[in-house]
Amino acid sequence: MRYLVTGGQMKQVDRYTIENIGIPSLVLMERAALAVAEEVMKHGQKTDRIWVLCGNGNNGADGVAAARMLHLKGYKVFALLVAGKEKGSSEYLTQVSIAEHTGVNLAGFSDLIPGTCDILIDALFGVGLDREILGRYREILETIRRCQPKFTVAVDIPSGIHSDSGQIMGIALKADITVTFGYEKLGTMLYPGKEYSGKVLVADIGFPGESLERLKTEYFTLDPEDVKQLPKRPAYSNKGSFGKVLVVAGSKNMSGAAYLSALAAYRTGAGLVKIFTVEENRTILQTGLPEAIITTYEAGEAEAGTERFKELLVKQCEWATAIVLGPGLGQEGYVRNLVEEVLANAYVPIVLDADGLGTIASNPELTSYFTENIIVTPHLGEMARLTGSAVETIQKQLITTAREYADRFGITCVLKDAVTIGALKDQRTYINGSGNSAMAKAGSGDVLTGIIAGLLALGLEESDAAAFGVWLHGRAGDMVKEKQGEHSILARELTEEIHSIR
Ligand SMILES: NC(=O)C1=CN([C@@H]2O[C@H](COP(=O)(O)OP(=O)(O)OC[C@H]3O[C@@H](n4cnc5c(N)ncnc54)[C@H](OP(=O)(O)O)[C@@H]3O)[C@@H](O)[C@H]2O)[C@@H](O)CC1
Ligand SMILES: Nc1ncnc2c1ncn2[C@@H]1O[C@H](COP(=O)(O)OP(=O)(O)O)[C@@H](O)[C@H]1O
Ligand SMILES: [K+]
Repeated sequence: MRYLVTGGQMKQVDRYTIENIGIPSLVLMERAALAVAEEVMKHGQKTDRIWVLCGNGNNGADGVAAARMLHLKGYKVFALLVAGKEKGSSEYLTQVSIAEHTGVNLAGFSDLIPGTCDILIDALFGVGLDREILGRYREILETIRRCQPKFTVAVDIPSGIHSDSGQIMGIALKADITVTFGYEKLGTMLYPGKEYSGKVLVADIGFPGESLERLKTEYFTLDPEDVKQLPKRPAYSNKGSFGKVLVVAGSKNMSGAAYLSALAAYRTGAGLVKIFTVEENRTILQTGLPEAIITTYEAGEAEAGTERFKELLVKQCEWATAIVLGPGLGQEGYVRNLVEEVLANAYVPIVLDADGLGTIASNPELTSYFTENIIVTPHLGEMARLTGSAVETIQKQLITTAREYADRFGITCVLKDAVTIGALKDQRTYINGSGNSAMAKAGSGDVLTGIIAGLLALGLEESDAAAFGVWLHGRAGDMVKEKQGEHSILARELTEEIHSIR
């Protein structure tokens, strides 16, 4: 697990380290600049023309210090000081003075003769960017972009990307590599900032752990080594030891969603998976996934809410360790009854997705059944219907949208997008870094429901099952993409990689 921070939290870490621990600001800065200079040296030659674009805050100060280090190593560096000294930070003034004493080639922006830039070090704005970039600074960034640097290294975060939201503040510079300090910022994990950041390298510049721990930051991501935390399969066990997943999914002409969810639950490790679906799907599901138990109902009896239907449904809910509710249910009249009965009668965790969420959006009174063991997994369109906000608005504020929805009902909300957010019921917020656009294909969300339910069945509690489930799903997508390229993946193939991850 790796903590992520907002720009504001990073400033608190800086301040605590400097003021309470006593590591001088310039010492931290020296290590930051060295990390940048080393990265540039890995990618550049001494003959390359290196430009360093420096603002007059501490991000610019990092840039001036990196320019000095490269200059002293014999690189052809040219530091562009685009802001006046008057409002410069004290560290910036110190770095400029050191650079002057060491003979670094410094110039104002008006002295720039547009020409070839082999490597650009972007140190205009870091986590201190707090408003739209307008006027002169916008022109400067446009001029730099026109010079088309061959390789760009961003200092801490690409200039123009907001460190909390990843949004472009009017204009931003794209980087090939971002060398960020201490902890990764939310802004480089979230689109469009993620795309602008290129490869993100986190440089340890000496912040002691307690400088972050005391903030109790709630943002985190998972990396491949975290897979060790998933439960092992004890030798002295039987299929009952690994939980029972009930998949309430599928309708006439839509059996695939139930199949994918059930298959994913098995592949994740559940001991038993039962599909509760309409009678029409019995044969196809039994043939496609003979390992699953199939129990069926008639749409008519569900619609009428007969005693037999209720009894049957209650029995299924009592049997289950975890439930998937919604994939491929469609929008027929009976679906509302079905969703309500499951929500009312299940006392185990429920992964609520797709048409289950559509039913909630059309019948908001059903949210009265929401309890802390509900995990909702909407994509942006479903979230728009649940909240009444526009997709474009949600996309710009994924974290707050997911967080608000989760907190409103005390549930876990997995908001699915190219970067999926898990607003967990324990107040932590998971930002997913795995996955790729090959997964933007029908059925891939159904697989996610099965993975999360599989983890719940193995005994993970809702918050961990949601975060690890999203990560595993994306990781499986990355592995399939490696083998098959990005266009041809089928949703079911995601399930085939789960074994190689664990
Ligand atoms: N010891 C430390 O603290 C360490 C800090 N480190 C480094 O410090 C960075 C943070 O430095 P920072 O806080 O000085 O902010 P920074 O990103 O340079 O920006 C502030 C400047 O930008 C300006 N400005 C903002 N928005 C603007 C806009 N839209 N349009 C125009 N101007 C705008 C703002 O102007 P003002 O608001 O004052 O008018 C001010 O001049 C951090 O990312 C990391 O690189 C590392 O070395 C590790 C140790
Ligand atoms: N560009 C992308 N990068 C990473 N993951 C993606 C991308 N596009 C879609 N996904 C993932 O694929 C899944 C799609 O789910 P969903 O929209 O519910 O599909 P369906 O309803 O067809 O099963 C989500 O988990 C989403 O996060
Ligand atoms: K920068």
